[in-house]
Amino acid sequence: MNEKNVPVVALTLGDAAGIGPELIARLLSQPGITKDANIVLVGDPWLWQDGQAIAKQSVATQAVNSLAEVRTRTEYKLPAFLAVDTIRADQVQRSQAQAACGASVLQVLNLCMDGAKRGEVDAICFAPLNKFAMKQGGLKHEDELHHFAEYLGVTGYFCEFNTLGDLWTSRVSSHIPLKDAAAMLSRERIVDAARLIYRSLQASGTAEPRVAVAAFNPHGGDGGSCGREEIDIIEPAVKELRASGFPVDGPFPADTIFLKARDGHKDSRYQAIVTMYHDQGQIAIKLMGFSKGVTVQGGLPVPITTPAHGTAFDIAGQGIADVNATLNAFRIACRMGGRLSAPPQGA
Ligand SMILES: NC(=O)C1=CN([C@@H]2O[C@H](COP(=O)(O)OP(=O)(O)OC[C@H]3O[C@@H](n4cnc5c(N)ncnc54)[C@H](O)[C@@H]3O)[C@@H](O)[C@H]2O)C=CC1
Ligand SMILES: NCC(=O)COP(=O)(O)O
Repeated sequence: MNEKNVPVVALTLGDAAGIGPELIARLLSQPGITKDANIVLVGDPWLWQDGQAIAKQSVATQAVNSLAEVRTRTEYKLPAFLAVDTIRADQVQRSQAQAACGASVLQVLNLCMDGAKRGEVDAICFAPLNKFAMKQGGLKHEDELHHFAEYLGVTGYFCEFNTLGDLWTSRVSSHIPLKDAAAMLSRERIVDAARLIYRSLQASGTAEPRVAVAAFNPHGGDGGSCGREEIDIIEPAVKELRASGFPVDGPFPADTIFLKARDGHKDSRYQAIVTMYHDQGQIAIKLMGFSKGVTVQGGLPVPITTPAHGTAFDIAGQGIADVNATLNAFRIACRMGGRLSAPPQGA
């Protein structure tokens, strides 16, 4: 951070065929957007122009030649712009998953992470990427988070947090086929997912987060008659967490657990829910606030955030994409980048 304690936040345009570039143009047109961060946008100049044209916005930026230069700026009312050359306009067909777009996203994100490793970037906020395009373009992992973790040398537990205001969720399994989710459940992973979200919420400003753990089977397994994962795996994990002093309750049936977080009295409400698989949390969070949700890439040494929605190929290029989730993702990146010099690693 600079002398004013303002974090350097790197922004990226996301998948060139999706809504990312137009969202970033909208984001950077918000009044006061540079108040809490020394922003550097990293992207291909033609794509940035394209995003502004779709959003019908013209955003002034200050050209920089490297990420290192960003922190040395004494004035950061204008976002810095670091031009890269990762993809040509004639390689992109809007609203299609393409290898060139995926490879471009990987290249830009790697560059931002390199900056973070050198201490030049305090947080990264990326516009939506497309996992299928990235896999075609060279992503070796099931998702970008596994790539980030490997690239940044993470050895502890990591998982996505999906957040909606002060309610955060963590996951025991993520971007895998649903038929494999049961096999991913283990006492250790549940303990790690709970500890990680507890510590991350604390690090981002919630003093005493209360954590609820979801069951896996319908009605929490109905006493073992409808699946034994609760009895054999989840309850022992909750017991272990409580024995080590973590304020964790559960397992609670997954179809009502979010009501405890949404409707509970302010002193009894849960701020975090540990979910057992991707859609268990995402359906609830997206129903509660689709246009506000943020994904925080949990357990990394640099805060990385992104809107919870994706590339929205069905509306890309129309200039109608809602910017609020991107705005929230940016705000969380500013908050975490400003607060954490060394965010919680693993569990
Ligand atoms: N932040 C990120 O990088 C994320 C990336 N993804 C990726 O995006 C790709 C597409 O995923 P889908 O499941 O189709 O979800 P999606 O979020 O891209 O689209 C689902 C529906 O929501 C609408 N929608 C999404 N964002 C919107 C916005 N800002 N304003 C208005 N409407 C919006 C779309 O038009 C579509 O009808 C996948 O490859 C997925 O992995 C998914 C979630 C987050
Ligand atoms: N790219 C971030 C991302 O995909 C997170 O969203 P989700 O798939 O975890 O819902």
